[in-house]
Amino acid sequence: MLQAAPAKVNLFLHVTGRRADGYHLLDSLVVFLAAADSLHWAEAPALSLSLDGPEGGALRAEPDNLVLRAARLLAEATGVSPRGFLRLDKHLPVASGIGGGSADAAAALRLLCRAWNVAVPPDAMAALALRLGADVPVCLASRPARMEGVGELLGPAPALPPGLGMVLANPRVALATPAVFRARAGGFSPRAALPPGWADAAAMARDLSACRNDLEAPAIGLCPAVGEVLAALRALPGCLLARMSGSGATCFALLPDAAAATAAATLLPPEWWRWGGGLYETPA
Ligand SMILES: C[C@](O)(CO)[C@H](O)COP(=O)(O)OP(=O)(O)OC[C@H]1O[C@@H](n2ccc(N)nc2=O)[C@H](O)[C@@H]1O
Ligand SMILES: Nc1ncnc2c1ncn2[C@@H]1O[C@H](COP(=O)(O)OP(=O)(O)OP(=O)(O)O)[C@@H](O)[C@H]1O
Repeated sequence: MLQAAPAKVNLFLHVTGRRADGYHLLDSLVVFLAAADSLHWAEAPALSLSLDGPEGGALRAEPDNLVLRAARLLAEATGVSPRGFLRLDKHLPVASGIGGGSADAAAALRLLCRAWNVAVPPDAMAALALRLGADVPVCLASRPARMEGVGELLGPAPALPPGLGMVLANPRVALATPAVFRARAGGFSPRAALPPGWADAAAMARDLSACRNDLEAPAIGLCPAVGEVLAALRALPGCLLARMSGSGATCFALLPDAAAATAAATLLPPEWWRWGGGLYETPA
């Protein structure tokens, strides 16, 4: 059994406030890309996880993996004993602002519901997801969404133009999300005004340029290479908009089509993690 765990990109990220517990209130437009980890499950009496893929090495030293935390939480919530051999094929860089860990945790929840033949009502599932991380609820459906609250309030995204292309680039510096939020200075941004949809990528880029990622400046302060990545993305042929995703350090460029994005990614420095393609096609 297999479940894809697609990367998320925050097309903009406004920090609109702060809760009493220190978590920040956000307004963000989130999309998912064909760039993905994949999680595999096979029958086995005990629960285990093996790590594979080009980015798996970074996680081997970690005492706990979000996939196993998700499995234990689901087992506890449904009263089953956790079982199965899980293999995580890791392609997304760790701690990079494209929610790889969150996508893996969401994929584990979905895959194990099938594998263990358990059903969790959507509201309870969303609450389980939020316990694993603020980005996990939006990753459960892996479809474009307007994300608010600390990440738990999900609404429809404006209708997106077909065939969008996206280039991702990461300078191979891990950025810890709490450190980036802590480094943020200044006040809060308003909720963005968005239209019901965009007819083409240029109109979408024009409206998105009026928004921002409020974590971009603090991330550049902690990791100046983010500034270099943004400059390189802006110089790509066909780039309509370049911005950092999440808490960084991965940045994206929006292009009118996926083929142009795939070609443009090859122009970036080979020592960076880079990817070009289209949006994730959510299965019906
Ligand atoms: C920045 C984003 O990537 C935007 O999509 C997410 O909000 C981060 O989501 P995540 O990585 O799943 O975050 P979590 O693992 O829940 O939180 C990590 C840390 O980030 C900070 N955090 C996270 C989410 C949020 N709305 N406010 C915060 O202040 C908190 O310090 C928290 O301890
Ligand atoms: N399967 C996993 N994949 C990635 N990170 C994991 C995983 N399991 C545990 N982690 C831990 O979670 C941390 C955050 O990982 P993740 O890749 O989701 O960060 P991120 O890309 O900054 O996410 P976000 O955009 O949601 O802030 C990592 O630093 C790592 O310590």
